[in-house]
Amino acid sequence: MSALDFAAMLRAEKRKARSGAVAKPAPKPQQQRRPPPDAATAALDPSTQRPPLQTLPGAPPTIAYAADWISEAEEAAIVAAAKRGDDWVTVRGRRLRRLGGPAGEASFAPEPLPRWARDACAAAAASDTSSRPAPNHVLVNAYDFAKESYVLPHTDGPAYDDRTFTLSCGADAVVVFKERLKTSDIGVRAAATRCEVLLRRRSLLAFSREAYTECTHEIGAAPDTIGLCCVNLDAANARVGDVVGRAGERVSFTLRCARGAE
Ligand SMILES: O=C(O)CCC(=O)C(=O)O
Ligand SMILES: [Fe+2]
Repeated sequence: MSALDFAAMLRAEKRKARSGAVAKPAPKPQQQRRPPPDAATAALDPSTQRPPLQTLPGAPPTIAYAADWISEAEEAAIVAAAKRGDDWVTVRGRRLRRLGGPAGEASFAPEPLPRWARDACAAAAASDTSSRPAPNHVLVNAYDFAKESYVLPHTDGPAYDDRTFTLSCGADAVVVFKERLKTSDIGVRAAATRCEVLLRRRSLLAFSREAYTECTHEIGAAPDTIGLCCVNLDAANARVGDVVGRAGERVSFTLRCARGAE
């Protein structure tokens, strides 16, 4: 190609670009997303009457607990359903699945939940006395208590409405609620413990409002001995001094309502 031809071709290309007439690559055929392997798997019996969530003497009034919220068969079924997923990731201290979309991200749009997760969200909302909508978002946390496995103190943050349900399966654990320190107090003094709740297998915990925004919560790595701060001794059938077995795998389901993008 001569230099002249090339210059003419370049000019023609520039004209085309200015008029927006540059050929665009043909659109790719719509990618068909395969449904997740557990999309249609059921686990909880929707017709079951479940024990109501009850507040706990000595705890902030926005914390409630229900023992034996699901049956042993349902526990096995919901854990097996969650394990069918192929989107587990490993984070510090545990493995997890995030269902319902990228909560907290600017692009968040709710994604459909697998059937077992939808049913758990509907059942949790039905056990709550508030008329808030059912959760639309589920985190599955798998802790291997044979190894060091834990969640550091945190709040669940503004990506969700200020209410969290936790369904515990597989093994017992203790959740510790502490005061949330002001930034100026961090590193200056230790946060005071507000209460501890023994999360028995198959139980449901709910915490909202002040307990959600003004407290942190954590699951420790070490074996737990039930202490005087435990506020559900009766409801969890425990005594001060009991050592909570930390063997095996605990799978917890964190059910929340993710807020849409502002
Ligand atoms: O496993 C638990 O009980 C707590 C998990 C948790 O705090 C969370 O998913 O935000
Ligand atoms: Fe949390």
